[in-house]
Parts: sequence; C-alpha cells; structure tokens
Amino acid sequence: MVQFPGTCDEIDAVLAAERAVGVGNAELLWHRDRDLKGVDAVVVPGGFSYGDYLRAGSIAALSPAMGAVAEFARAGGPVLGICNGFQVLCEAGLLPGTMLMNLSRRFTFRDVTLRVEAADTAWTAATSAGQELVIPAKHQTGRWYAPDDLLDEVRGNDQVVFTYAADDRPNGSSANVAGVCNAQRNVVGLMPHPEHATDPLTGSVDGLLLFRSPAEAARV
Ligand SMILES: NC(=O)CC[C@H](N)C(=O)O
Repeated sequence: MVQFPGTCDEIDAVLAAERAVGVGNAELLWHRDRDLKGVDAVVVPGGFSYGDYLRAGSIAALSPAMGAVAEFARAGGPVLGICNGFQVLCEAGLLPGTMLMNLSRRFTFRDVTLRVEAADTAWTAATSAGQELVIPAKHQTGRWYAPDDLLDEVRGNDQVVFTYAADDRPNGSSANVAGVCNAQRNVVGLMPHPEHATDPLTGSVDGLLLFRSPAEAARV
C-alpha cells in the first residue's frame, strides 16, 4: 500500500487484503521509499495526495515510490489504483485516460453498481464478465475522460474493466467507464472503493472479489 501525504484509505485497503486472502502481511510504503519490500502486489489507495494540487494525482505520480511501482508494473506485477490511486496511475502514464471534475462539480458519495466488463485482468479474475458489484464511490475528480481515438483503442483492446450500471452515472465519464486496465492487464484502476465493501456490517462485501483476484489469476 503506497502512502502519500493525504492518503486516507490505506488501512481499509490493508484490512481488505487481509480479509480477502486471510493473511496479515500487507506492507505500508511511504511515498519517498523506493523499496517495495518484495511484495507480490501493489495497491495505490484512495484519498488525497499533496492536496490534489495542480491536478489530482499529478505530483504523486512523480514520487520515488511511483518510480518503483512503474518498474514493478512493467515486470508484470499486479497493481491496483483506487480512486486517488487511479488518478495517480493515469497521471503516471500506467493507465490510459485523464481524470476530470465530476460533471455535477460536486463531491459524490454513495453506493454505485458496477458491471464487470473484463474478468481477465489481475484484479478481476475472481469475478465473471457481466457480474454486478455494489461498491461505494466518493470523489470529486472522478470523470474518466478519453478522446475518441483513445476511447476506440481502449475499447478495441478490451481495456474497459468496469462500467457504471446503465442508470447510474455518478460523474459523467466517457462511455460511463468506472475502471480500466493497461494493455498487459496487470494494472487496473477504478474510481469506486472496493476496500470499503468488505464487511457485511457496512453492506456489500463485493469488494473482496478484487482483493482475491491476484492470487486467483496466479493459479490460472
Ligand atoms: N476518495 C478519494 O480517493 C478521493 C479522490 C480525489 N482526491 C477526488 O476527490 O476526486
């Protein structure tokens, strides 16, 4: 779990990973640190990095930790970016697209229904294509945007991993996209927060499927 000044969801992400795979060995990695400590998978969690100055994720994308994450990703390691983490991965060029402010200009905070469009990525191997997942969303800069030529390329390569269900448009993203992957399918980013959907006490446990997926993908 990579931490930047302003990250606030890393402990939930640690708990989610521990709940999903049943072991308590997640590592927290400070943004100045280049040592990934031999982890099997990296999560770039949600919150705010450097106050979201310039653009959400843009300063974090240049941090030493992200240099190490980029090398890990290039070597095929599973990397998941959640919300601010998704913004950071787009800014770092590890995922296609750009994040713009929600069409409403407001901070959105509610459960959304996601449709799994691609179940063959490192972070969706424990799901099925077409499956619907209920996951909370909380963001202001969540409108994933791709110009037409990039959108065609992303769609052509099946890099759309999640869309919002048809009647659910929380931010006005291009093609109602909620999450995408890289061409290698080991790096995934999404705006909603699977780490907040892991305990029946607070509603859905659908988020556990994402945290189970890297181990599942490694078995195939
Ligand atoms: N929950 C989050 O990660 C918030 C993401 C981001 N900083 C935004 O508001 O758009």
